[in-house]
Amino acid sequence: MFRVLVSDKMPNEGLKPLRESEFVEVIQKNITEVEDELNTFNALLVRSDTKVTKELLKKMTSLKIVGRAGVGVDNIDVDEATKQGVIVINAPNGNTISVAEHTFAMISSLMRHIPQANISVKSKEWNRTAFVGSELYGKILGIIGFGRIGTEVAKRAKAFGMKVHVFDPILTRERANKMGVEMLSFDEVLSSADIITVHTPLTEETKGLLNKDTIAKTKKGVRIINCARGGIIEEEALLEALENGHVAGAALDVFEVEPPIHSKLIDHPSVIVTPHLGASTKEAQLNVATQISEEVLRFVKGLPVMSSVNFPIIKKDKIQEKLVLN
Ligand SMILES: NC(=O)C1=CN([C@@H]2O[C@H](COP(=O)(O)OP(=O)(O)OC[C@H]3O[C@@H](n4cnc5c(N)ncnc54)[C@H](O)[C@@H]3O)[C@@H](O)[C@H]2O)C=CC1
Ligand SMILES: O=C(O)C(=O)COP(=O)(O)O
Repeated sequence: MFRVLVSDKMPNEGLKPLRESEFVEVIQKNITEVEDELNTFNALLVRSDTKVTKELLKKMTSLKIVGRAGVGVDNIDVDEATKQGVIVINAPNGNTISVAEHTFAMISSLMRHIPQANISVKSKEWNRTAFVGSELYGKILGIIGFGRIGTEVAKRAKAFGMKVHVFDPILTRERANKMGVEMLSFDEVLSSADIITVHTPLTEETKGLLNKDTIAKTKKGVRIINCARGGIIEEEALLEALENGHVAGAALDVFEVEPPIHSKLIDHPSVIVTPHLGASTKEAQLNVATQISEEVLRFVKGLPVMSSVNFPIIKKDKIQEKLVLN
C-alpha cells in the first residue's frame, strides 16, 4: 500500500480520489501523533501549519512526494526534498479567487474602519464621526506581484473604479495593456499608490521587500495590505511607519511568526488582522485538496505530475527509482 499522511486540516471530500484508490491508505494525523512511524509514509500532504523541515524529511525515509494543498511552499525545505529525490507539488490555482476576494474584503474593511466600528457598536457605542472612511473610487492600487492572485485583485479593483499600478519583473507591456493596468517600476508603484498590496511568494529576494527604506518611498498616508506571506513586509519597519503617521493603516492576513502573539503590530489601532484566512473557504479547500489528491494519485499510477515545483531538478532516474511501489 502507498501510505499517505495528511498532517494538516483538509476536507474529506477533497481526499476522495485517494481514499477510493485500492492502492492507497490515507492517514489523517498530526506529525506529533505519528512520530514512531514517520519512516513508513510514502506521501505527505500539508497546508501551511506543518513545517516540512530538513529534520522531518530525514526521518521520513520512505517519502516519495510532498503535496502542498495550496500555493506557497515556503514551509517546505524544497532544496532538501530535491536532494533526497522527493517530489514537491502544489495546487497553484485552487485558492486564487478566495485570496483575491479576501484581499478585497481587507482593503474595503481598512478604508471604512469596519472591524473597529463593529467592535464599537457591539460595545454599545454609537460613534459616527470616529469612523469616517475614504472611497476606493479613483484611488490608485499598487500591486506588487502580478501573478494569479495579483491579477484577480486588479480585476476587482477596476470594478470599483480604481486605477491599478503594477510591478512584476516578468510582466510584459502587452499583458498589462490587455488587463488595463499600468506597468511601472517598483519605485514608481511605491511612490504613486494610495494602497499597496503584495502578492509575491516569500523567497530570499522578496523577504523584506517592504522595509524602512522602501516604505520611506511611499506616499504619506499610504495603506498597506499583506495577504501573501509574513516577512515580505518587515513588521518592525511597518510598525514604525504607522507610529510616525507615514502609513495610515495596514491590513494583514499573514505574519513573520504565526500566530503573531508577540507582534506589537496587532495592537495598533489602525491595523486590521485575520489569522491567515486567505485560502480558508469551502470552495478553495475543496479545490486544493482535490487537485493535490489527483496529482498524488497520478504519481502512484506512474503518470507524470503536472504541478511539481522541483521536478526538473530531480534527476529522472532518481524518480524512477522512487516510483517503484513497496
Ligand atoms: N493568505 C493566504 O492564505 C494565501 C497566500 N498566498 C501567497 O500568495 C502568493 C502568490 O500567489 P499566486 O498569485 O498564486 O502566485 P503566482 O506564482 O501566480 O504569482 C506570483 C507573482 O509574483 C511575482 N514576483 C516574484 N518575485 C517578485 C518580486 N520581487 N517583485 C514583484 N513580483 C514578484 C512573480 O513573477 C509572479 O508573477 C503565494 O506564493 C503565497 O505565498 C497564496 C494563497 C493563499
Ligand atoms: O496557499 C497558500 O499559499 C496559503 O497560504 C494558504 O495557507 P493554508 O493552506 O490556508 O494554511
